[in-house]
Amino acid sequence: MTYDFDLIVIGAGSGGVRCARIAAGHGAKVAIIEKQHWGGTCVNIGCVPKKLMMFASTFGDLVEDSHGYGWDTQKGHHHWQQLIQAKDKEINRLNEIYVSMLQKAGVTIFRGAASFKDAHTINIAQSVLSEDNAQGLLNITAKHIVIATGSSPSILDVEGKEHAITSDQAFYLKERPQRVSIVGSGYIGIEFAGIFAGLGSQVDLVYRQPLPLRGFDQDMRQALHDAIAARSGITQHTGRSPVKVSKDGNVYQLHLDNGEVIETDCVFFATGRHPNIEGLGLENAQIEITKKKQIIVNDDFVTSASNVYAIGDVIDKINLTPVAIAQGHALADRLFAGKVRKSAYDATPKAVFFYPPLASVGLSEEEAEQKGEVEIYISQFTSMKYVFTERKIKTYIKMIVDKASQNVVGLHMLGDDAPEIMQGFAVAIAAGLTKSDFDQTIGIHPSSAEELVTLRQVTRTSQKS
Ligand SMILES: Cc1cc2nc3c(=O)[nH]c(=O)nc-3n(C[C@H](O)[C@H](O)[C@H](O)COP(=O)(O)OP(=O)(O)OC[C@H]3O[C@@H](n4cnc5c(N)ncnc54)[C@H](O)[C@@H]3O)c2cc1C
Ligand SMILES: NC(=O)c1ccc[n+]([C@@H]2O[C@H](COP(=O)([O-])OP(=O)(O)OC[C@H]3O[C@@H](n4cnc5c(N)ncnc54)[C@H](O)[C@@H]3O)[C@@H](O)[C@H]2O)c1
Repeated sequence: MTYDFDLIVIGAGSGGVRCARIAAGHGAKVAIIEKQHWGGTCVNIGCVPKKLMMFASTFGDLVEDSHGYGWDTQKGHHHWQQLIQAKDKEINRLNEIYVSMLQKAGVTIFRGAASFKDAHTINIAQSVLSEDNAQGLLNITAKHIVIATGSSPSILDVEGKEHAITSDQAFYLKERPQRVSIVGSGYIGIEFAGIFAGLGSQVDLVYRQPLPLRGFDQDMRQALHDAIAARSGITQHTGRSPVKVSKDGNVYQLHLDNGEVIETDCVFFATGRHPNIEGLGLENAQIEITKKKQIIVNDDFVTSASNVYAIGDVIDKINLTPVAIAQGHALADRLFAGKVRKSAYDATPKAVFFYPPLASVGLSEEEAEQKGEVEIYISQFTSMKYVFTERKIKTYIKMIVDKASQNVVGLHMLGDDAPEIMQGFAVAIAAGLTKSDFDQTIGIHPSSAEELVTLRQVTRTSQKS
């Protein structure tokens, strides 16, 4: 059987682009199909614009911090439209880079929505074919097909839900709302609460749990809760869920399950995401999904159809860009170079870009104590930068050590530069280093990070009884 391509990749996001480029580099004939943005969620409506907006949100407080150091700077007014225009320009630049990167790698690109006709045939709906592909094909075939279609925001099914926005729209608001009610305290809820508050909005953060960031280490959740409480402009409504959204002119009301009504200029649902499988025609290729609509794959990302693979958010395992990239790379290496590329998924570092940011690698105390007795080291301090400033940002560091082996199994930090610091320490966790390896490491002084190699006193030991 001959096919048009060796590999078709559906979705030009983090995972799909890496898979296509690496496969083409190994000599495969590759096509990629994208229906919306080149670069996918991360580049267009995710990590990149979010981080740019997060940077924007920090300057006002830094201006005030500078007073303690002798500057007579004024905070002034933030121009939202200027920020959004600058952000859009950068995203457009990145979009073009993605297209040219794919073309330079020899990948054939198609614009349109892809769906399965059968396990080897993809239909491209309303495709606007690129210059390097003028044949006008609507059906293309391949030996191997990768689904890398990502995920979309989930909207709570409450009355008036049509009045709410999600992160997809938050990046394109014409004006910054003076008051924003954010529902959900996962990554997106926390990050956007920080962004809007930093730019001057009053934020109501509504979440079901007593503490934010479900799934993270309990002490770190408490530390983050306290950091949010200490940050001006954010009111936390814990243990609450919305039951209704209503609108009166330009003003919205968010109705909570305790009868409280929050009046606001914008209701923002940050309540999780779901895999993009709608319209893919998975049934035409006998591709199985779970009840939560995650595509089922084995450890090699093979679906229930043996020539079809799925990577990234659509399999809903660890929904982060570097993970999707690692999966795409490993798959391309395996299929077209016969190579095994390993990744330490258990030691995937995670960061939540609040101010101060939180970053973690390895196990939480609650996960680690299920496996055996653990020694916990905790250090809390106000870093030197805030000696002369009015706001006193606390740093919270936590190390979890398996008592028997002395392996450092979890490392967590809330504080300035935590993501940058934790990226380096992730190597140590992935390598399975012990507490004494950390102790032998010389610190950088003066820094907050040196604290991670100078933790001496066990704060407590713990084990699941
Ligand atoms: C607001 C926000 C902030 C984030 N911040 C971070 C962060 O700081 N760090 C981090 O690591 N991760 C972050 N993430 C998560 C990260 O963006 C995702 O994990 C990552 O983009 C997943 O990559 P992917 O390749 O699986 O899918 P995506 O990047 O979503 O790409 C999928 C692509 O497939 C296309 N597609 C879908 N269906 C079809 C079809 N039928 N035909 C053709 N094309 C199709 C889509 O248009 C999309 O371009 C963030 C996400 C959001 C929403
Ligand atoms: N910095 C980063 O790496 C980063 C940033 C943003 C997003 N992401 C990725 O994108 C994913 C999606 O982010 P997210 O913040 O939307 O999801 P999330 O899963 O992190 O958080 C969802 C929030 O919505 C709440 N929620 C869910 N259902 C609800 C309901 N019925 N009623 C009330 N509350 C409800 C949850 O309790 C939680 O607080 C993340 O899990 C992460 O993988 C990563």
